Amino acid sequence: MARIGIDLNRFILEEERQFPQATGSLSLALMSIENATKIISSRIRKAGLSDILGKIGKVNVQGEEVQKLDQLSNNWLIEHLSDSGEFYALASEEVDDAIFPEKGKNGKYVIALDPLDGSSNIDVNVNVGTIFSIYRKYCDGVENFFQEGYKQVAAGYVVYGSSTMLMYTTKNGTHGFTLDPSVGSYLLSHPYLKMPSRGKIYSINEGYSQRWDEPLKKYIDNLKSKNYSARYIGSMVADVHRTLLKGGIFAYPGDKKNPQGKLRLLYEAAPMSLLIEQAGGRATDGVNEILSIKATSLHQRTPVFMGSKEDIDELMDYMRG
Ligand SMILES: O=P(O)(O)OC[C@H]1O[C@](O)(COP(=O)(O)O)[C@@H](O)[C@@H]1O
Ligand SMILES: [Mg+2]
Ligand SMILES: [Mg+2]
Repeated sequence: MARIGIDLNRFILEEERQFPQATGSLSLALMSIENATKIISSRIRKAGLSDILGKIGKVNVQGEEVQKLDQLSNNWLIEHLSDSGEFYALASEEVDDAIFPEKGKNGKYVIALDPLDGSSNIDVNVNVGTIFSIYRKYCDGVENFFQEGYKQVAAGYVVYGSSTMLMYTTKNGTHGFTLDPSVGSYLLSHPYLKMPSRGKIYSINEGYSQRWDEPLKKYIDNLKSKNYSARYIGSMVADVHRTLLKGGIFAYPGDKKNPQGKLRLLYEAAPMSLLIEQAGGRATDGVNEILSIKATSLHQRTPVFMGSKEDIDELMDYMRG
């Protein structure tokens, strides 16, 4: 077991030594992500003092108003990842099409990004995050992004909260690192995270409950009858982070108005599902395991139910009717 407090880069290098076939020199790729997220973290912590809150007056490919920090985070990540030379292609929530960096021609990986997750919470100082998903390049063009989620070589997120934490997996467990601003490094704080097999918290936006399908309504009522607590932050990264650590279920379902829900498969559902499964949990779209789904477009959405295995198993019993 790696020593608590070990630096993220040391951890990745030791992991590559132990599982060379699994990672294959991901270290440089991850360092570029790490550096970009340190910039985002430092800017977010004093956002109220600089002119980076609010909207830029543009609507992105999702049809959502873009916040200044969405755009800035996107720019910092694209700049660092393109410059690393490790990525043949990048996909971002904030960019319509894939990006093929000049320096990435020999890159071994492609990466899908949610540069800033939880945009509605930026201006009110509530936790937001960055999510990333990495696949090995196997062909030319955008097709590299259309692989099943279980083929990810690495996935992770950074949650900018009371502390800045980076959660990460290369399918050798889910590990948590806490940024120590005094040394400017992410240090191992949660090695080999294992979720409780069942929780006592459910996390879903009940404001849309009138639009839910009947089985879901019955399932949530069942949780209430068992005195589960309701917790909904409205940033997927923060809600999933709490679910990883405390167990229970996070859900963003499809409904009568939006059958595919709101969250995107490539850079939200798939990376989070890998982290959850590597911590012993389960992730489904209500019918199939999320990691078995093969994307066909960069920004496609999917219903999301993820969390403790026994909670999701019980949900699936309700969904099957
Ligand atoms: O406000 P709603 O409809 O509950 O949606 C909240 C969800 O929307 C999101 O903010 C969408 O992500 P972005 O902020 O990256 O667009 C998720 O983080 C969150 O889980
Ligand atoms: Mg998001
Ligand atoms: Mg986002």
